[in-house]
Amino acid sequence: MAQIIDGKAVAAEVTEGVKTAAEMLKAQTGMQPGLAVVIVGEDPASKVYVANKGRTARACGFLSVEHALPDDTGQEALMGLIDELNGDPAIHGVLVQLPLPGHIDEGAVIQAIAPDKDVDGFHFTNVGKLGTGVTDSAFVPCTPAGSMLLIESVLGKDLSGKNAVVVGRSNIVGKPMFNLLLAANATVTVAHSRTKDLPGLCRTADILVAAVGRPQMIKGNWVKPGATVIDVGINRIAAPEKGEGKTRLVGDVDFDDAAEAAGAITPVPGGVGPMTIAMLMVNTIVAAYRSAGRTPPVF
Ligand SMILES: Nc1nc2c(c(=O)[nH]1)N[C@@H](CN(C=O)c1ccc(C(=O)N[C@@H](CCC(=O)O)C(=O)O)cc1)CN2
Repeated sequence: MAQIIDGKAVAAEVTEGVKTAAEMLKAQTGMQPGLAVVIVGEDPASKVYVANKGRTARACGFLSVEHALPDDTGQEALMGLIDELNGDPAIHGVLVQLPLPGHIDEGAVIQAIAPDKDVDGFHFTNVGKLGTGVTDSAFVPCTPAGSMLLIESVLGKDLSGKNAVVVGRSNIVGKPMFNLLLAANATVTVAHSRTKDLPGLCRTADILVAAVGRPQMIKGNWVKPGATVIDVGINRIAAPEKGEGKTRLVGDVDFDDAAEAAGAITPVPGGVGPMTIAMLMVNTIVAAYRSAGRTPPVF
């Protein structure tokens, strides 16, 4: 049976480190890190994630500001708010919760965030830095950064000689994951819906990262014996066994089946998800240190 990678525990350690770093910054400069989160509309999952971000930010000692805008907010109003936050000296990190309502140009909104406050790491400047290996001044997207810490907790920092397969090519997870694994010296393949013989390719992976958004797609016989499996998927499915109309969360990996073959595996919930919020705290404290002209601690 595989080692279950406890994302909740690693995330708690990381946030504890962020809290200490925030106390140090305050003692040295009087500065309090500030995080602003903008949410547009009423998506229930997004509301939960935003509330968790605010709660964790406050627990780290940050100033936490939430802007909840109605579903019919226009592009201009949203851009105006981002402009304000970009210029606010009390705010070091700005994040717009995704997805945005369909009438808003998501790409334009992301590019409007000042790169040095882009704690999601989605701005072209940060994407370009990560892609060209300028990782010391880039903000790395939170979910891939958290996934890397979980991989490191099992395999260490140097992945030389390891084959990694990332299933999914999104800008938020698949592509940054590719860059991070490559920077750690893994040999990386990115698979997607048009990949031939996906099960066969997955079986070559010492590190298998699933980020496709398809519940329990990756089966045990797709997993190389002993592999490290990182499940980024968060899918809500019907759970009639819990009662009529009930649901439960599952990943993109068929956990029970894959755990038979894997050496180590993340659960859903309790794996990558909690790391996303912990790494947001890391990016925000780093932004605050940089704005104070101080060298941020390494997490
Ligand atoms: N601007 C952004 N929007 C979105 C991001 C992001 O990184 N930046 N990622 C996701 C949502 N997300 C954070 O925003 C997120 C998703 C899941 C979790 C999490 O802790 N999941 C738990 C389960 C939670 C539950 O019970 O529903 C887990 O996996 O254990 C945290 C953050 C999309 N949008």
